[in-house]
Amino acid sequence: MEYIVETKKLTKRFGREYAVEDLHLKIPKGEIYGFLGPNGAGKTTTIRMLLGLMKPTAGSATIFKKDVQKEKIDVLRKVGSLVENPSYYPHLTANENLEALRKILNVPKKRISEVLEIVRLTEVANKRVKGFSLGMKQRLGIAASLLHEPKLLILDEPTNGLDPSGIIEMRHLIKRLPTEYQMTVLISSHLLSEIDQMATCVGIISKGKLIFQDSIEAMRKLAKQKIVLKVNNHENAWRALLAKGIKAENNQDAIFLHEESDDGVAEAVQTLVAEGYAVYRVEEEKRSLEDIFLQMTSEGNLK
Ligand SMILES: Nc1ncnc2c1ncn2[C@@H]1O[C@H](COP(=O)(O)OP(=O)(O)OP(=O)(O)O)[C@@H](O)[C@H]1O
Repeated sequence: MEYIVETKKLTKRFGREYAVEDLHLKIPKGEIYGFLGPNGAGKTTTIRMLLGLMKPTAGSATIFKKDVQKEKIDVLRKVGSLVENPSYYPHLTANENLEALRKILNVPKKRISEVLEIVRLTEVANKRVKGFSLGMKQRLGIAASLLHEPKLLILDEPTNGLDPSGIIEMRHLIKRLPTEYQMTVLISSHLLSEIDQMATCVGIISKGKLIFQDSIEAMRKLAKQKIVLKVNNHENAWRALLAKGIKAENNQDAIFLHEESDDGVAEAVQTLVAEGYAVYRVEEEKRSLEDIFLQMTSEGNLK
């Protein structure tokens, strides 16, 4: 697997407080990496270190196999970012704003129409930015960050403050970047639903520590169902199951089966009935992704 971004023990301390601690991020090529965590978890601090805007207290970050601290200019040449609300000349048009930047970056003129097309702002290219919605301004910010054809785009909470239609447009735009433009995207958010709809990989940060990092499918698998048995005398009933080699957990007022197949559940119920226990209920309990996220971020680990 080729990693576009890799950090090793990346740490940032403010005074005695660790904002980011021992972070090992791995962002594979061509993925949309959702960097998820509650407010104050350390997302912006991490992103600022990745962009060379802040020096780590310890550890290192490499992007395109280059150390961000040591080869900052080289690294940033291939990275686009939207970290704070982008700034514009409101009385100028989208085109004119991009033209001002294009001259600084020294990229060909035709790139302006290309980036406007990518973010779907071609039709309003000659309108003044002061009349734009927040969503349009954000997309113009992305257009500006794409001018120099970066292969990695880093977005810090790009949907903050957008209305639902702005969020949907942003999501469509981001999802197209890897497939149509061979880019890798890092996007931070405190909203699980947003990451769930957009990302292909997830890193969850809580209190400065990375507590989960895997594919979105792996995260969804955690939300798998559980079979709950309600029986009389459940302590003894649980022991009866264990004695027959059926794996189960004894909870406060129920038994949780580890086996979820139809045959496995039938075997457990048959065993209990044969041993004289009354089976009151057999239920399926599904933990939502939201439950899992809350549990992970409140306890700092995964149960
Ligand atoms: N310049 C700074 N000086 C002191 N403490 C800071 C500084 N920047 C960030 N922090 C602290 O570091 C922690 C992580 O902040 P950070 O902004 O990285 O979190 P975040 O996950 O991006 O949150 P948010 O979604 O609210 O932006 C917070 O406790 C914050 O108060």
